[in-house]
Amino acid sequence: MTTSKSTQAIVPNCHVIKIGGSTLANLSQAFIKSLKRRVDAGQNLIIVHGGGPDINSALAEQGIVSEIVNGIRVTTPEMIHTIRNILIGDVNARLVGKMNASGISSAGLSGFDGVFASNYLDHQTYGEVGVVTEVNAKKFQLLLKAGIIPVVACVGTTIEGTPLNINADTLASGIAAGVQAESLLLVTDTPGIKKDGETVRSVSEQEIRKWIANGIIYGGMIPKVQAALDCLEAGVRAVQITDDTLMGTTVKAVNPLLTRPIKEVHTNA
Ligand SMILES: Nc1ncnc2c1ncn2[C@@H]1O[C@H](COP(=O)(O)OP(=O)(O)O)[C@@H](O)[C@H]1O
Ligand SMILES: CC(=O)N[C@@H](CCC(=O)OP(=O)(O)O)C(=O)O
Repeated sequence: MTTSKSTQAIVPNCHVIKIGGSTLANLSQAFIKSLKRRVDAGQNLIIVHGGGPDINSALAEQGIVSEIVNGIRVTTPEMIHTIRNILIGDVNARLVGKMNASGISSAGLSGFDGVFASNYLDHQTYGEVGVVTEVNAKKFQLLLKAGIIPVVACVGTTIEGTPLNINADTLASGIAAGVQAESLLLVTDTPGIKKDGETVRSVSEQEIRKWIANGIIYGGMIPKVQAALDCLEAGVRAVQITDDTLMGTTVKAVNPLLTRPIKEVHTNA
């Protein structure tokens, strides 16, 4: 469950787009252009990014082996500073640079900039891993009103200033819930959830639970589907899991006549 709450009013016409580390290195110009078109059309975009492959390389260079449990990296104190530096100093800087160079006025942020608050997810199981506890929707809104697209690295901080590694899907979901975004788009290296080699168009919560249990959904897809379900539960109306070639095909996952969302996650097929 997303435990985040918003301190301020919702951000209107807001769409949260999470770009996975799997996709960042080869992000197409067409995808960046599609972001620009959305901004030019008046959408308030909030970009959240991961960086799993960059973290893997940096840790490997130091001879550190990390364990992934349910798609979440168990993070030890010896890893956390490298992870923070890679995500904020390297991955975030590269993405923000690319966006600004493409005419999208953007600024890099993380939990250290006060756009969200976080705390330990489960210290005993995952170590220095965080979860969003509060979203500063007002701050996001101020940036967006000034024409600045927030690009958020998945690094949080405790109230004491200790850095926390947050799974980027989990962070995107927490932010989308906190600003009451109209949609959450999880961009990854697969066109959607696959079953028996085929990309499925939509899945229900029941199917997700079953497919996790029987191994059809595994690894990095687990935090994605959990993020999607949390978002729908929190009132975000459309969630899509897609690759970077299929922008603009988000399917609404809620019947607007209903007050409660239909728990259905749409993927591209
Ligand atoms: N049922 C599934 N359908 C598609 N991909 C899946 C599925 N189950 C697990 N995966 C894995 O999830 C990966 C995407 O997650 P991840 O590597 O963490 O991407 P990202 O860096 O974009 O967050 C896919 O490349 C695939 O290996
Ligand atoms: C706690 C946790 O799992 N953190 C992730 C943060 C990066 C991430 O989520 O990157 P992707 O979007 O590429 O998966 C990690 O350490 O890999």
